[in-house]
Amino acid sequence: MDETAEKVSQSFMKEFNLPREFINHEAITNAYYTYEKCESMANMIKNRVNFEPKVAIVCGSGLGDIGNLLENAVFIAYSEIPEFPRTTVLGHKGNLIFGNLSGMPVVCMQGRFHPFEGYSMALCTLPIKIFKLLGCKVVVLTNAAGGLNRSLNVGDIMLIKDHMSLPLLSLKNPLIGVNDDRFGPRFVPINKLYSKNLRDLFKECSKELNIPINEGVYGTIGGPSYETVADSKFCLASGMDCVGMSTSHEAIVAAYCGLKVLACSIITDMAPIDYDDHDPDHSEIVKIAAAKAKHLERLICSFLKKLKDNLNLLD
Ligand SMILES: O=P(O)(O)O[C@@H]1C[C@H](O)[C@@H](CO)O1
Ligand code: HPA
Repeated sequence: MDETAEKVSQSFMKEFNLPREFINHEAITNAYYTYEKCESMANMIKNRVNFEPKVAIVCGSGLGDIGNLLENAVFIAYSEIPEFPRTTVLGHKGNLIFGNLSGMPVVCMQGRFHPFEGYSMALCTLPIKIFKLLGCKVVVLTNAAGGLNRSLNVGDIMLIKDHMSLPLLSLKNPLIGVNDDRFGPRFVPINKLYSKNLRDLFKECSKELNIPINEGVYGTIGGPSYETVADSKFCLASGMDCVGMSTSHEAIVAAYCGLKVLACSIITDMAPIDYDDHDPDHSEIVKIAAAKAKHLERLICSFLKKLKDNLNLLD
């Protein structure tokens, strides 16, 4: 168990006098990061930046340069925020960046947290709750993913219309635990998770900029190992178009908190469906994502500009 999770478990067990094995890891995290604690984290950030972001952008592996596009940027390192997790993965820097992008006030998460780093799903999604408390209305989630559907190619951008998360189907949901209605409701419908209005806006940007995009289903696996050939075949047959190790749980917590979600994958490699297929390699994945990020950046900038002119879509 990582150090943060250990601290969290101990405080929970002490308060409720329960043995560790009785408690779900998600429930422990949610009990520790109370609404009040999240509010005080958000207040600390507000005091530092004095800026109200409307959109939060989460940068996937190799996609952190999106954060460098912000005007009048103010950086806060994750290490400066008490009880905020730390990034441990190559291609994830560890800064919140506040500033304007295409005239829209945004906060950019330059580096995300993944369950395979040892963090609970609830801890991985803590930043989404903080974004809500900072005043955000929309989250834009980005990631690097392996293509399963052979009509996708390395370098393609895939707009996520739905997801399938293997960890979330088996009691690894970040919303497990005592619910605080101030964040959101106990039961959350997620059949319209990836906003159709926002996807339509993004598709308009794709047409106008002449940057082709695909639309499909993102699959989440736990990682950090990639897929076996049998895993890939199973995922493809189940309806996933690409596969990664993030995003789905962040989207669910965003919906729970009442935020609208837009999400995109960059296809950085093809997940192996044959024993002769190329091995996925994280440093190559980061390089390819960074090399292909320019198109995604242009699309996001154009999307934010349109969103600014269509604020009714946020209602
Ligand atoms: O943060 P994302 O989802 O972009 O990172 C992907 C998934 C794994 O963390 C890693 C695998 O190479 O990249
Ligand atoms: N599999 C899982 N996660 C990934 C991949 C992949 O092929 N590429 C980038 N993230």
